[in-house]
Amino acid sequence: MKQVEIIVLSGFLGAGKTTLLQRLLEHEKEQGRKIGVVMNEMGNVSIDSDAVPNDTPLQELLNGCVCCTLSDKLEIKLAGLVQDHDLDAIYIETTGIAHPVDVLHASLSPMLANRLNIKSVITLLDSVTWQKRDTLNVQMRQLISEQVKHADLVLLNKIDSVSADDKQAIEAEIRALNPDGNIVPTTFARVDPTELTAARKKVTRDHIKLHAADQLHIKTFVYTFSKPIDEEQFESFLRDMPDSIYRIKGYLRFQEGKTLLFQYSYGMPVYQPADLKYTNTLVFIGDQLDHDALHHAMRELEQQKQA
Ligand SMILES: Nc1nc2c(ncn2[C@@H]2O[C@H](COP(=O)(O)OP(=O)(O)OP(=O)(O)O)[C@@H](O)[C@H]2O)c(=O)[nH]1
Repeated sequence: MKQVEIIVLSGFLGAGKTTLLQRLLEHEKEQGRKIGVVMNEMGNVSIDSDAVPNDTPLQELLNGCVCCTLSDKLEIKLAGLVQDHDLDAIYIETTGIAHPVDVLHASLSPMLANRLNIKSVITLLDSVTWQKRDTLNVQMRQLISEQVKHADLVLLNKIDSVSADDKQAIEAEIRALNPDGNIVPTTFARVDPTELTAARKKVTRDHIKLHAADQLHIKTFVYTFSKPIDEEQFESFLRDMPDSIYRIKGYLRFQEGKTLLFQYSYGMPVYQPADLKYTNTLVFIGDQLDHDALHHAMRELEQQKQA
């Protein structure tokens, strides 16, 4: 089944996300690729939607952030785009306050997980905001650092507004936060799109070869159980799993019990009764996920004798 690429455009308020999106959409059109866009804005009026050409399927999420209040709506918008259009990729332009891991968590519906291919997280960093980050409150400072840390590609934007020495210093700071990501200094997000595509292709190739091992920062892993599992053994897996697993969500069934919606975030597992008997698929999101180890752990859960 054809998979649709997901590219997340992250970055603080005014960093240049829409400017980049416009460039990327032009390039994708030249390449003959069919693209959908999800735009999320905190306000109740869409300001940036004019940036998206009329022939590009667009879904807007207004009045909240997909990382929190609108998280369940993102899945629905993505499902609509995937089902109604034969797309090659979907760009998600997040609000400035979104954490990339939360956005991926909200994107990955267990039912859509096999149709979506998380391609990359691109973070736009406003060089001036970065320089003045000490004037922001602690949470915002931390958020900008997290947006940088989890990016596959950081566009160090607005370098026209800083000196050459400052640019070098900022690059070194970014590199320290994100040693494996690509860092590209830009003005008006002017990046050679083929460079982005080339970077993405490299990611894809290694992604396959290494079983998604070391290229993409935030990785996902999807597993579908063929039968119910044991609750205690699952809880024991959760207790022992590595900290690099940030989020899990999906559907589960314990022994002969009913199907449950399971969500794990910030170290907290939450189970809720599911309204339907969904396929028991779990989606994991984390850094440097070891696919083989996870696959093995899930197989063990499936094969263990039920109490
Ligand atoms: N000087 C300068 N201005 C820039 C650059 N890139 C973007 N801008 C301007 O910065 C402003 C914000 O750019 P956007 O692309 O709308 O940023 P955004 O991240 O989408 O903004 P929000 O959606 O409000 O979070 C616009 O006025 C851009 O023209 C740059 O490299 N240098």
